[in-house]
Amino acid sequence: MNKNIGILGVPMDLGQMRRGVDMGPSAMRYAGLIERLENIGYDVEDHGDVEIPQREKVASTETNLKNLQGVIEASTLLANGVDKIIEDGHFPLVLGGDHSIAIGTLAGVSKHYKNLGVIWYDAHGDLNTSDTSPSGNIHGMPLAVSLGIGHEKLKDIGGYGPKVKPENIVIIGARSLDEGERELIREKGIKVYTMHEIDRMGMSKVMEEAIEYVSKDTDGVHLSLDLDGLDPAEAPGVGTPVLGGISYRESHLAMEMLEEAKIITSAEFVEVNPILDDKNKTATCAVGLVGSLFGEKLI
Ligand SMILES: NC(=[NH2+])NCCC[C@H](N)C(=O)O
Ligand SMILES: [Mn+2]
Ligand SMILES: [Mn+2]
Repeated sequence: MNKNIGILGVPMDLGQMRRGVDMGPSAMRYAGLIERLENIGYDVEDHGDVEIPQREKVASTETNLKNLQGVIEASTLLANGVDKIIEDGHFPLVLGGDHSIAIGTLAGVSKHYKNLGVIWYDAHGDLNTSDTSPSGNIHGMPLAVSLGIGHEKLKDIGGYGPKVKPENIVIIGARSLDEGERELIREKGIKVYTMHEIDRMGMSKVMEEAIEYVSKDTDGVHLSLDLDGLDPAEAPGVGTPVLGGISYRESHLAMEMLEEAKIITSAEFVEVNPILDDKNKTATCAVGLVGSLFGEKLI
């Protein structure tokens, strides 16, 4: 793995309606993220936080996409920030913030890869469009947007699109999909390991297959890890929890296998909401997973 890490916080909460997820980056820093990476031997540069427009100032009823203008502005800044970190030759590690930030992260990352792979570790597909979304919340749309499906202005962030191809995506941990998302998965043939496959095959086999799938013919792999992919008993501080999730242990194994495979070239950890959390448990869990992803070993 790249020995230099550039951290970028994204205190974004405009992609959904619950307050508090904007404090996710602070909570992960407070849980010891930087020290942890330095102890493993990385050179870490914290670039601070991307500026997010104030919710009250970007409220609009122009479309059914909530806070659209604010998400566009923040995603554009984020894309530029990520782009610069990669240009400097560093590994971009992005801290959320709600999952709508993946629109900006992928806009910054994908510019540097002809054929980017994406691992979407999540209870949800985040494959809605303004037509299929039950909520109008943009955090339920970033994967569709990155495929070039969705609002014109979101798709074009960074000045190009689509950012990823359907055959380069693997979703892990899915257990809550809307009807439109199911259709899109079928239509595009997107690879999904639901909780059923994780139970049946075990995480080890799932990751073995997922790694092989996503690294075939790709020139980089982005990990987008939504903490709600984990079980709410272990990661309670998320805005849209879904019962029956991936365990903390299984998630560690998944991160360790990604580290061993040496395929990950960028990552983001999203949806940590300290207001909904129990003594910073979810941020601590996220930081533990970052440790494993970057090769932390017991002995
Ligand atoms: N990133 C997330 N937590 N997404 C949750 C999305 C929930 C639901 N599918 C929606 O579109 O509103
Ligand atoms: Mn989710
Ligand atoms: Mn998500």
